[in-house]
Amino acid sequence: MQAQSKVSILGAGAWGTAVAIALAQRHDVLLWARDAAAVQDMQQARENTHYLKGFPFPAGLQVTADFDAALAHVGQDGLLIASTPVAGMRPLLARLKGRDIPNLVWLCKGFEYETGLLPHQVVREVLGGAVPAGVLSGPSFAQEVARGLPCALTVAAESKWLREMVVSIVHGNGMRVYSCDDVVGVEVGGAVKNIMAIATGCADGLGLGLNARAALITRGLAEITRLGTALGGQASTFMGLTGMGDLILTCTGDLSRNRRVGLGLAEGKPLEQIVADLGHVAEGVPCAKAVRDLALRLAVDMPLTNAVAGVLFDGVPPKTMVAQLLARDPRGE
Ligand SMILES: NC(=O)c1ccc[n+]([C@@H]2O[C@H](COP(=O)([O-])OP(=O)(O)OC[C@H]3O[C@@H](n4cnc5c(N)ncnc54)[C@H](O)[C@@H]3O)[C@@H](O)[C@H]2O)c1
Ligand SMILES: O=P(O)(O)OC[C@H](O)CO
Repeated sequence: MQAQSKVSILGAGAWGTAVAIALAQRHDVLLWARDAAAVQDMQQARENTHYLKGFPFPAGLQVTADFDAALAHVGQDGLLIASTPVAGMRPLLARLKGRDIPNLVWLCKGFEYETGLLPHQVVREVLGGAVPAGVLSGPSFAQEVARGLPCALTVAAESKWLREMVVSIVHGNGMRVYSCDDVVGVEVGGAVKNIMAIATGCADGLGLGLNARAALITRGLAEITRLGTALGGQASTFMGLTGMGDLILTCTGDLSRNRRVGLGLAEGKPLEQIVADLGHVAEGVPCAKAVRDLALRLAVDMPLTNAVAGVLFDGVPPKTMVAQLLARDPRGE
């Protein structure tokens, strides 16, 4: 029988809420949200009606708007999980700076829009390198995790102690947690698959067929691996859960917000309207801009990312984007 631990989850969007629901079956979980009115609503309704409607909170899950209480809850032995989008990491970390933090794991997938940094680089910039810190990622739709369906994730951290701690707390009840030390590889896979999901949604929305979908996913993986290895990630990581696994899920699963952005673009909807209709973050959008800039600086060839960024930011019609991709010169695989 697994020992019960104290876990605080910082950020009550769809994913933070789903992880809180899953972990609260076995642990004492406190979910923190910055919006006091949303917290009051969750406390009364015993569900997150805004971001994850229809999934009642188990008894082991409490909600708070008190940041100090969330930190005190984990003490020195519990686990602190940051579950904001990438854009929320820096402000969240600023609140953690100077505090006594025993450990930190984050769930976000992307590059920071303004700086092109990966989340672990933002963590290091704000908190320094002394806090045991790592990323938990992999193919995981919030709704399925909240329903208790099986999933497999990977925790990546330099600290073996932290990896083992995360596995000891999160692994179990249908949730398998693997571990590795390739933080860069895990973060790049999780970030860039969102761009490929926009591309695949676009292709599917245009009715380009299953052959085109398979081609996009495979060439997308090649592109992710090129960027990831240029940044110091290990090629084998991109064949694992946080690379190929999450790429397949997000490109093909209609629960994906990023895929739905692509489907909306293929319908000719304006990006602003698509994002507003989602009501959730679609990390592939800011990430496409950050990755296009980064790849240009590093001279890494990323035709699919460039094509997606062209549609998102330069007004290139999706059909023109496809024609441009198909017109590229042949090359060795
Ligand atoms: N939803 C999923 O299925 C899923 C699965 C795995 C990973 N992720 C990743 O997790 C991250 C969060 O996704 P989500 O689905 O929860 O997004 P969401 O759009 O459902 O919710 C975002 C939440 O973050 C909060 N937030 C934003 N900035 C904040 C800040 N500075 N401080 C505190 N809270 C802040 C918002 O108030 C909101 O509650 C993303 O990077 C996403 O890629 C999501
Ligand atoms: O809904 P998306 O596109 O943000 O994807 C959610 C998760 O990252 C899938 O693993």
